[in-house]
Amino acid sequence: MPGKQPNLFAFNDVNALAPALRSYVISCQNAGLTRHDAFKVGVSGGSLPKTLAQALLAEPTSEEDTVKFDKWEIFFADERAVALDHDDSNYALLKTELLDKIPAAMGQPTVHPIDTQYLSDTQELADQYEKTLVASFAKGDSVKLPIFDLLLLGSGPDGHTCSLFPGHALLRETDAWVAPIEDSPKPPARRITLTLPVVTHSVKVAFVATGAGKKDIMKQIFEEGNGLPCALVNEATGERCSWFTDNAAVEGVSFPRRGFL
Ligand SMILES: O=C1O[C@H](COP(=O)(O)O)[C@@H](O)[C@H](O)[C@H]1O
Repeated sequence: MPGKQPNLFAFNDVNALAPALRSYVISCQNAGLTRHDAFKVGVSGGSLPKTLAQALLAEPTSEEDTVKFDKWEIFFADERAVALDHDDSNYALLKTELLDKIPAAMGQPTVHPIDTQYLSDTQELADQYEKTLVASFAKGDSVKLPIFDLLLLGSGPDGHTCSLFPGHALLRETDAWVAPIEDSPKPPARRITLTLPVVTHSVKVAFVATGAGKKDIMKQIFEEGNGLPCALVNEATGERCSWFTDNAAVEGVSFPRRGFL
């Protein structure tokens, strides 16, 4: 692995995990503000938005502990090719769990959903979303890949992350920033996703994985790797990668835990 190994943090439960996740996200936010006066973050769907909302909507404990949503640019690590109010939409999930609950006083983030006029053509949907990234990250001769300040990811029970699935040809994509997938093993089949080079180029990557249902795949990711997408991210990002887990998700996983300071 490059540099050191990923940071594996394990907490008693989600209530103990959430404040640590908050403090980690705020440190990434503040680093982004120092770098370019904005916080460019990519978020996943699945179980992540609920935990993220618990972390971010808590009362601040100090001046430093402030979420500055008006400086946030939120992108989607992956999205399903459905309308923005569809039950399968990652945007709809984030909106319900987090965006709709942000008090006006906390400022409002700039959110970049997919352009649903291209839903019938996932290649075009991906290309258009890549253009959204290009507009923010200024792709050009000197910018070969976007550099997110933080990607907040989940891990499926099969070891997928974003819409990058084990053994899928998409794992070998080297050119596109955003790619379509028409045969996702997890429904819905039609989606778009950030590609692996984009994910591993992020300044920081944080996974949130909780519950006993993740135990078996966590063992594989951390002990064997097996080319699983989450393991590929671990291997490529090393110490830039942090896992926020609960004890149930990492029971029996032989990998050193770090204390969260
Ligand atoms: O389909 C998806 O699943 C993954 C994992 O979801 P989880 O519920 O097991 O946390 C998610 O990260 C991704 O964004 C989503 O599209």
